[in-house]
Amino acid sequence: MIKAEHLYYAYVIGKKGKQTEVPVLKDVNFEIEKGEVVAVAGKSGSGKSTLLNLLSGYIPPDSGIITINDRNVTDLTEKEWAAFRLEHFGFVFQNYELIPSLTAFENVELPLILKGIDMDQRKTRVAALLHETGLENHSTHYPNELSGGQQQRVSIARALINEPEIIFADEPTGSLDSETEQEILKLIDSLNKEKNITFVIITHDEEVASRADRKLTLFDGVLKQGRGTYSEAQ
Ligand SMILES: Nc1ncnc2c1ncn2[C@@H]1O[C@H](COP(=O)(O)OP(=O)(O)OP(=O)(O)O)[C@@H](O)[C@H]1O
Repeated sequence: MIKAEHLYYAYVIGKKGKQTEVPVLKDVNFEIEKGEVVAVAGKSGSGKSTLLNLLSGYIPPDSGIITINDRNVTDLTEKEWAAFRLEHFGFVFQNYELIPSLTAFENVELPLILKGIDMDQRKTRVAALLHETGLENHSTHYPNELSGGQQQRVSIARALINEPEIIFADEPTGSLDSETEQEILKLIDSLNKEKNITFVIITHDEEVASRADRKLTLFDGVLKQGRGTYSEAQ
């Protein structure tokens, strides 16, 4: 479902004429099957977010190939990537990234408006997802009127609204207490089991990584499978 072959990416830093390349991903290779939950671990600065940005088309690799659903997506244009993301991906972030001036309902509805779905369908689908994520009584609340766990549920409902095959989650429980973390992990678990959604989760958290089917650890620009203790992966 997601395949990365020999991914290389370097940031170019410094002023013009004095620029240097800082390689972050040197030779990253992996394959993720449909329906897997994969944790991506690695020390701070090891390139986890960079990898996520490559996989989701926000930055092109300097070299290497990314294949998603048997399609080589490495050279998609920005416009093609935008359509591809809307069709196949959902995103969940540590800080929820909700729009503060929109209610929970409106935040979840927004991707459907972008896709041109008519109002009746939008209302039905958003209501169903808010129910599924346990938010039916909070649909008119604004983000600042919701707890962290509730905001993360809204962001998960928003990620689900276009029925994506893959959800990329960047530290999805990083801002939550341990009890709320458990609730969110249970929700991810049930979405994976019931809808067969593939999850790629960046995490520093051992609990999150241990509940994944597999853990990939970024170390020195390459990805090691099942290697390294949790402390190495911090
Ligand atoms: N825009 C940028 N320009 C230059 N260097 C960058 C840029 N973004 C990230 N880096 C560098 O690339 C490396 C990898 O960064 P990245 O954010 O991918 O790591 P990470 O594993 O996600 O870290 P963290 O766990 O702290 O979020 C770091 O050394 C960082 O300083």
